[in-house]
Order: sequence, then structure tokens, then C-alpha cells
Amino acid sequence: MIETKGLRKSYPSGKRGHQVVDAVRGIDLDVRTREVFGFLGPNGAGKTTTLRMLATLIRPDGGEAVIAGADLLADPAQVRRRIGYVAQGGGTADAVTAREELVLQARMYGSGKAEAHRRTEDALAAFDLTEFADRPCATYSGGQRRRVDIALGVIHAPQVLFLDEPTVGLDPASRSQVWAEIKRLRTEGMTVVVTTHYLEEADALCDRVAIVDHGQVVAEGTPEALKREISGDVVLLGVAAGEIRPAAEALRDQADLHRLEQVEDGLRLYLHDGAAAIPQVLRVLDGAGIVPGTVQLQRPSLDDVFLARTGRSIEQS
Ligand SMILES: Nc1ncnc2c1ncn2[C@@H]1O[C@H](COP(=O)(O)OP(=O)(O)OP(=O)(O)O)[C@@H](O)[C@H]1O
Repeated sequence: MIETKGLRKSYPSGKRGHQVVDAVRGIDLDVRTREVFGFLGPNGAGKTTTLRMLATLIRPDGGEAVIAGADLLADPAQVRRRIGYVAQGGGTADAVTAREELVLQARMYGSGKAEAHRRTEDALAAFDLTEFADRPCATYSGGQRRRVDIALGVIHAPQVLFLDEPTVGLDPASRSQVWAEIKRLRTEGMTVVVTTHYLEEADALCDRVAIVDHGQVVAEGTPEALKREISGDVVLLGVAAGEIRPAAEALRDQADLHRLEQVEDGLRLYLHDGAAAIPQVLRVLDGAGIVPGTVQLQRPSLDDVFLARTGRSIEQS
């Protein structure tokens, strides 16, 4: 449904615009029909820039893309007809009601009056907005307003929907409601691309993710496959600052250990079977006269995938 090759974009920066920021540095993507595809990465990774290029809002400096059968560079108008786009923070006006916004949006996409009203009624029902459809948007909760934003993005029945950080700032209950709406759209046949910096969101919502950093894809696949690549468990040892290095030295030859990282407050050990390895790890440390303050066993997360590829954590980036 979406195929990109070498998509890139730089912005002028610095006081006189003499320097450049390479926001997106050659992105290849293959998003399949009817999947929820996530773009996961820290702030500034280039997620919004990529999404805005795909949504025809900014022109790429290089590369190519075909979206829903239309060529992004040669025929952006055709792409625009086949996609919906919901910006970060949405676009509803405070004083206008959801019903008015939806009718206006449908008219903008070429529906006649009766058709616009019919589509609006359908959208209000589908997104569970009917109850407050005639109140100004300013009176809605964050989650309700987000649902209106998404309804606006799909009023013209696009094949692909782009959502930029759809749940940022929402409480957990509203977040799950938005996830449910996105999953429903997928069931109805839509392909959805979301950007997020929430690991949990990528994990729970997306069929596949591209993890991006500094304008490049550093890993791509289903959340499960990406985590499996890390193979095994992570054991976190809380160790006093002065003992981190000797602890790392003592553990380096530990059987089953396939990666060891020194972090601010201890060590991260990547092991195939963490639970089985812990007693031996503690014995080795004991032999070196080190007693860890805490020991935690974790299944790998998408953050571990990011860490393995970039040496940093998404959450601390
Ligand atoms: N209009 C612009 N002019 C100059 N630099 C820009 C512009 N827009 C984005 N950038 C820079 O490009 C890089 C990528 O930004 P982008 O907004 O695409 O990242 P992001 O992953 O979406 O981050 P966030 O989640 O914070 O929005 C950042 O370094 C950003 O400062």
C-alpha cells in the first residue's frame, strides 16, 4: 500500500540558514494493506517529517514513494484524495461543533450537501460522538476531541490514514479508546500509519513497526519478531557506581551471556534464560565481593531493541 525508497528531507538551520538538519536520511518502507504500521522513535527522530512527506504536505528532497497506487512526486493530488491525515494535536476549532466540522470536511472533499450529512451521521455513530455532536469542541474531553480528529481524517473514506502521535497527552482510558478506534478502522479495510514515541503503544497497537533514529530506520518488523531478535531476557542489576566496572569484569565470561551493558545505576545483562542464570550471576558477584542492591528480570521490550541498535534508550533520548 505504501512503498518508499530513499526518502529524505533536510531543513536549513542556524541563524542564517547556512547549516542543514538532515531530518530524514533515506527511508525505505513497505507498508502492507490493512495493517497498522507504527513509526516509533524518540523526539526529533524524523517521524513527523516522514509522515508529512507521505501526506504530501512537504516535498521530499530525494527518493520516491508510491501510496495507494499513486506516485507521491508525480501525482501528489491523487495521493491526497486517497489518504487522510491527522496532525499532532488535531485541527478542530474551539467554537465549532463536531457535526459542523464533519459536514464541512465532507463538503471540502467534494460531497454534496445530502451526502455530507449522511457521512457525518455515519461518522458520529461509528466514533461514538452522537451524544455531544452539537456542543462546541472546546467542551470535549481530550479523548473525545481526538476521536473527532480521527473521524475528520476518514470522512472521505481514504485507503490510508496517517496519524501523528494520536494519543499524546491522553489518559490511559482515552488512549485505549483511540486504539480501539484505530483497530476498528483496520478491520474495515483501512491501512493506518501512526507515529509514536510510546513503546507500549507500538507494542499494543501496531502490526509492524519501523524504529527510527536520526532520520533512519534502525529496525523493522513485527514487535514480537523484533523482541525475539534480542533473544532472551534482560537481567538488571542495581550496583553501586564504584562497583559497576569490577562487576562487569567478573561477569564477562558468564555462560549464556550474549551482551553486557554498563548503565548509570548498574548493569544490564542479556541472557537466553535470565531466571536460570540469576543464581550463578549472584554467586559470581559474591565471589568478587559485590552484592547488588536490586536484581530484576525483564522480558525484552522494544526499548531494548532500540538500545541494542543505537546504544541509547528511547525513553531517555
Ligand atoms: N521546519 C523545520 N525547520 C528546521 N528543522 C526542522 C523543521 N522541522 C523539523 N526539524 C528538525 O528535523 C528533525 C526531525 O524532526 P521531526 O519533527 O520530524 O521529528 P519527530 O521524530 O517527529 O519528533 P517529535 O516527536 O518531537 O515531533 C529535528 O531535529 C527537528 O528539529
